[in-house]
Amino acid sequence: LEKVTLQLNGYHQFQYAGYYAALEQGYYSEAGLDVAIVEFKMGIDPVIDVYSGKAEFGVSNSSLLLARAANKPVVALAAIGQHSANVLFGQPRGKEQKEQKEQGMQALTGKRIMLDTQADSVLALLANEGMAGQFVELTHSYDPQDLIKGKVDAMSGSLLNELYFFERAKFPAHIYAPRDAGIDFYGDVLFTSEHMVSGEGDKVRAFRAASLRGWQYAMAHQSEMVDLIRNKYAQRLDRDHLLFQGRQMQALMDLDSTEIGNQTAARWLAIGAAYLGMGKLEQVPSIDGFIFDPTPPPKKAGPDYKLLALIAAGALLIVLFLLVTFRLTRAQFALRIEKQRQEALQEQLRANEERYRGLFISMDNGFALNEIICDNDGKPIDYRFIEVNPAFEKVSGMPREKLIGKRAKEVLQSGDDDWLEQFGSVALTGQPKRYEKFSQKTCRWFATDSYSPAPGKFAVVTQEITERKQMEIALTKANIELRDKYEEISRLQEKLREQAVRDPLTGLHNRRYLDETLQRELARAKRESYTLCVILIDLDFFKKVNDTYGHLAGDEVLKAFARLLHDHARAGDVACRYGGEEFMLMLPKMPTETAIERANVLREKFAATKVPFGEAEISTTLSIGIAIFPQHGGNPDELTNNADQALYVAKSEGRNRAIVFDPGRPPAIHG
Ligand SMILES: Nc1nc2c(ncn2[C@@H]2O[C@H](COP(=O)(O)OP(=O)(O)OP(=O)(O)O)[C@@H](O)[C@H]2O)c(=O)[nH]1
Repeated sequence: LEKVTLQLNGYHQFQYAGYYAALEQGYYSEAGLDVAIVEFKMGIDPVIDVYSGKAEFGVSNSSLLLARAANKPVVALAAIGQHSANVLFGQPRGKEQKEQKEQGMQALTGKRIMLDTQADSVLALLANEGMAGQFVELTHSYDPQDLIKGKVDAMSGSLLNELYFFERAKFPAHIYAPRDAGIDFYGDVLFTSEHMVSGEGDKVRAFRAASLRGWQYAMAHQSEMVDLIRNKYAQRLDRDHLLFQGRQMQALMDLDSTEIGNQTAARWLAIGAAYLGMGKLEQVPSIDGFIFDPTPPPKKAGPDYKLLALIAAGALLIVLFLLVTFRLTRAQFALRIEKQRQEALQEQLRANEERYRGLFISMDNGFALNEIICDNDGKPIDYRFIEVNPAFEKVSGMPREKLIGKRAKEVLQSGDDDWLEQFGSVALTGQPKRYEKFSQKTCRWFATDSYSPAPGKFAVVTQEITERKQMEIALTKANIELRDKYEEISRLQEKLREQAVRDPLTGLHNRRYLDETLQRELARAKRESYTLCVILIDLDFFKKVNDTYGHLAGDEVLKAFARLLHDHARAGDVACRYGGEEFMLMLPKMPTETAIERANVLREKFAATKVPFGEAEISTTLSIGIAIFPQHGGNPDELTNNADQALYVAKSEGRNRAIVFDPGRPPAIHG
């Protein structure tokens, strides 16, 4: 006999009678197994023990699906309890309350409830009834007296145990059964590990079959089982209680209508969906490989010559009969598997559909599915609403009933042909589009994403973006204002820069500009080896002009000379007012003779100029000093000083003349 362990998820009681019977009746040993039935102990988790290999088999409940969803390699062998024994017991209901049946669980709002966190079906019931967080949850004392004495208003408990105490105390507790609300969890589930199924499939099949046989026996001999439990296993519960458990198990196993151990994909998926509703699962898990298939795999044909001889000797008819039967069975089996697969798929589909429906209803964005309507030439002329969500009703300001099946032009009256053009292109080309638009009717901005789920159809997801748009518009305005300001500041700065280097009276460059430019030009002339001519010009007897005609007249003369200077300057020349009635002309790349020539042309033209001022016509002359780089100096100071010295010579020699610097030519002594 091979030793295997069955780990129970509770203390010895009638709940496990089938396994005791299988052992006692020798079904396990007939199957070649020496089974140790191990009672539950604090800290033990049968699921962990089984998938870790500590025990070969275990008893769990519907929460086995949660372990599976968490990728624990467990396989459900048989559902012994077709329904969970867990219910919520409440205070007995008076006559009046009984009549108000429809009030249901809402009666527990704000009440004190003791909950066992393992009682998943009860938790699912509370979640389903919208009671989560609506009551005061207390730690479970597991003492039925607490309900009887009214210390609490309700407590989760089992139809196998707590109910027995309530009945014995003649306490007609009100039962809130998850099953009544359509939440139908499996009770006890016999299970093993994937490792066992793939490696020792025959052992698993034999153990399962012997266990189910044991259950058959136990349910047919309940009183005998009670004695067996009390004699061999535990005496915690009295005979009466164990017999009560037997009767309750009979009901929970659906013995009249269900084969012992039967489990279906559809039921497991429904349990998965309930866990989803409670938030214990994020999606209904695939149950592929989770439900054990007890059908033995086809045996490998061994060379059983005796049997072969016998068959060979047998009638052809029997062979044919077997063949037909086999085919039929196989077809039936395939059909059953297919049906289960279909059921599972449908269940999954339904669960998904519910999820998406929930999303569709609760999403903040308006959603509408539509069908485009075209004229005979295939040009979009309107569209029809197929489906809309509540957010769309809000955005459009139209209730669903007024939209579904209706044409847009009929119900929206927006006269907005732009939309139609956009939607038509999406529906007919299949190219998704996004656009933002201002609705004149509602004075709001909307962003619309549209795509085509099928030819001729288009879905629209609309989002109000008025706030964002207003901010964008304000931002653009602020940006434009900022840019204008910046440009104005730049203009002013440029003006200031210009003013800083210009003489306000004559508009010529000032001395500051000249200092910078002379430095730069001189450096360039040195680098590129060309000459640079500096011509210093001073108006003769200007003080006299001022004294005779007044300062304003003097100003006019200065301006007239500046104009002349400006008009005679060529590209590359730099003319500036050097100070008072002194001017300077800088001529790069100019031979000395040409420079003298130009200075004299200027001098002669100015001498011939008559500046009108009131009745008078003022004329005066110029004295000019010339210095040339490199002959007369290598730096600005030297050059200007020498030009100044030449000017001084011009003044001293009688004015109205241009003199080139000559170190050997001192100014005349007379003045
Ligand atoms: N109207 C006017 N006069 C100015 C300005 N700047 C300087 N002056 C005058 O120019 C005159 C210069 O006189 P001086 O330096 O004695 O020279 P000058 O009378 O021209 O005699 P020479 O240079 O020796 O021929 C002074 O009377 C200054 O007041 C100005 O911007 N406008």
